[in-house]
Amino acid sequence: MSDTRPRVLLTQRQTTPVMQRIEQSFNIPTVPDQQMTTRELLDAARVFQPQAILTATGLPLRGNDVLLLPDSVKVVATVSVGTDHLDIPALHARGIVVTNTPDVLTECNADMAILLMLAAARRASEYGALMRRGWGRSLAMDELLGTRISGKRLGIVGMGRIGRAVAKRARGFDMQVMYSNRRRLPSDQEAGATYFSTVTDMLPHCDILSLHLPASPETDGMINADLLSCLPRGAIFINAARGALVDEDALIDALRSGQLAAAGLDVYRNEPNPDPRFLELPNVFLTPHVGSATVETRTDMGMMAVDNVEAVLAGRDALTPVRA
Ligand SMILES: O=C(O)C(=O)CO
Repeated sequence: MSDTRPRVLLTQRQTTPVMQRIEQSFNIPTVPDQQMTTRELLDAARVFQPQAILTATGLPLRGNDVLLLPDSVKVVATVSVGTDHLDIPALHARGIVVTNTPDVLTECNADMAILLMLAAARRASEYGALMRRGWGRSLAMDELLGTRISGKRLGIVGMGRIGRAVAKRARGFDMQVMYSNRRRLPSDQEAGATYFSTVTDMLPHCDILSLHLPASPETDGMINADLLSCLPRGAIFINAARGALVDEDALIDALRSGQLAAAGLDVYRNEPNPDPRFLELPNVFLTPHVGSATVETRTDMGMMAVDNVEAVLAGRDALTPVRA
């Protein structure tokens, strides 16, 4: 008997509970172990004629790719909050609903920013490397010292859901929180943080700078040499948002010159092959874009994507549509 369940193409595996739900509800082709490439996705879509595609960051679907999707596709659900890998206007122009997974990853992503902050400030890369080389002798009282983050001035660029969750955690460290954002937040959301209408005005006051805004043509490369030079010498730079926000040549120069004491990076311009110069810098703590990578959060994200697919294919409104 032919399988009449909706056809859904997965560009990669999801967590076990999400896979179980998908396998019960949908007709799916074999799921690859690694995330598909754009070419593989387009080939699989042509053959399978899915009504829905479940995808994620790291798999770009640009204008020309979108034109090659079969007419069967009604919804593209990305298991991510960021949508910069998708050409939203091109998808909408084809009548395809796009959904993402906001909110459910806020806490995890904020945890990641704090992890990067502590790791960068407390020289986790260097300590880890020393342990692996062989510790061998006691460190001198003034050797390999990090920076205390408690009580320091934290500048947050982008005070959306994730920025506010970072601010909440930072208050637990008695940090003095500042933020720059398109608009000032109401005082209950601001929770004592100091507002700056421009990033440039905020930078001279920051011991630590953390980015929490989406990638877009307007924010591309916004953290450049000029802005980095506005930070106090020896500041710490954190990016758990998007690599495209940063001019990486300028970041590397600032880390080499001591303008920045350290950086904690989860995201890069060229993923999954970041600029190799980062690997040579001892004062950078690097992780492979894992801000949402916990069992709980990845399951919540996958379930939300499936809820969206089910809603759209049943003719209902998507729960979390991405608007133009
Ligand atoms: O959901 C996203 O956009 C992410 O980058 C997850 O870390």
